Amino acid sequence: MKLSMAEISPPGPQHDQFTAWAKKKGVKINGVGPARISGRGLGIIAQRRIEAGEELVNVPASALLTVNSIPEDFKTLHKDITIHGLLASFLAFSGVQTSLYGPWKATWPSVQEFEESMPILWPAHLRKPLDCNGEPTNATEEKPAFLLPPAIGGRWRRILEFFMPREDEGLLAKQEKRMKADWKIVSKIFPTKTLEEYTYYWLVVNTRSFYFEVPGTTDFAHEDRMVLCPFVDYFNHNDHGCDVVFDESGYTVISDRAYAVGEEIQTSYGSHSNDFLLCEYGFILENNKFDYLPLDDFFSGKQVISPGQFLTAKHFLNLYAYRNYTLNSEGVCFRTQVAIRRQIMSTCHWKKFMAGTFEDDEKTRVYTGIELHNRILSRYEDEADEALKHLEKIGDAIPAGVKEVLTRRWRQIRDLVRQAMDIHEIRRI
Ligand SMILES: C[S@@+](CC[C@H](N)C(=O)[O-])C[C@H]1O[C@@H](n2cnc3c(N)ncnc32)[C@H](O)[C@@H]1O
Repeated sequence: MKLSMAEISPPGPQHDQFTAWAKKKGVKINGVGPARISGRGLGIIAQRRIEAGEELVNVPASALLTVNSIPEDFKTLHKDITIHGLLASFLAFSGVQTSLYGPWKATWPSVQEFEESMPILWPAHLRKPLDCNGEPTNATEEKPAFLLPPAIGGRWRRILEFFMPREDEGLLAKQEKRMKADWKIVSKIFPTKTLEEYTYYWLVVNTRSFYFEVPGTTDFAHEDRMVLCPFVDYFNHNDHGCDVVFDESGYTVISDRAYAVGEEIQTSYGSHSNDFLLCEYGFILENNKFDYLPLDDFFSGKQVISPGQFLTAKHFLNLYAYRNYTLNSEGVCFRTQVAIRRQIMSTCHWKKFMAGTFEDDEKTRVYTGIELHNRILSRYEDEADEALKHLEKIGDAIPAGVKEVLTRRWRQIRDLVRQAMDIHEIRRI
């Protein structure tokens, strides 16, 4: 990504010290270096012209912080904990052992940076229905809005009465549950320590770790096979970017294309939606080819399409058929189209539609549009409109940075919904 001079500044002396420390540990750095990049904290820029296919950074296994780097006596204190929870505990509370990582720790974000960017640390009242002054109020009234997007907060405003609220299934609740489970174990081992101290390191691991599958991690859940990787953790995310490869010998970042001097070089943390990025990493992308909105809440309660109905078609021969309805820049997914048509087509035509052997006739097209609009899209649009209206009026009841990112996200949500209306030709119904 091309950056202007105004967007880049030198990283600061602690980053020079860390780079020297990393090199001593065997990290090989080739033509790239850290820089402060406006709006993205630190990032990696090209210090010379980079060609496609170059090895930019190589971190030997000996320099990684893995579950295997943690001393056995410390590890055995933490029975049944996740790798995530153990790494965080080690960094937070193992005392002298972590001084080994001092130069690296000095490069990580401040508590304040996490407070501004990570929804888990945002003011608690943001999770409640808010009136236009930003004060908690009654969700069943017409005016309140939820300012956290539904995928994150798990709450809806107007459709609350039609659909089961699934707060515990929002990304934020799931993240909190993971953290609390780890803290439950750690707080018994270190009873004088506070959750605040632990949370900082838990978030460091959450936002800076990589997937690592080697002996020692494979006993843990797939999503918990985490490793901290010095210097590679400077790379910011994009929906495309350099290849990051690992094997038992370590981690390597390889350029995906040529880069000019001063250009930011990014990797991809995965095919994540912007709601996921906001909740787990504290930022959203302007353009994200993987962005989507979950629509599952529209298919709970009274509108259930039973798994049995789906099991009649080959495409849906798995238990997950019941969930995972989505909307993205191409409109609502095929699963949603099938579910909506269940309400308006004969069983015979509906099965043919699922099998791809029935094209909508004019009547089906019109009724599908009406159903999509009334049941899903207009409600989603309305939710976004109300949230945006509240954000405009809310003044300083929430921090400026929080307001800014939530406004950007709700606008993206509204745009995605309106785009879906256009794609499905139902804007003017
Ligand atoms: C692995 S670290 C990358 C280095 C980090 N920017 C830093 O200052 O140390 C991941 C964090 O970087 C930030 N980040 C990564 N990609 C970003 C992007 N495209 N835009 C804004 N922030 C980004 C987020 O705060 C995220 O939690």
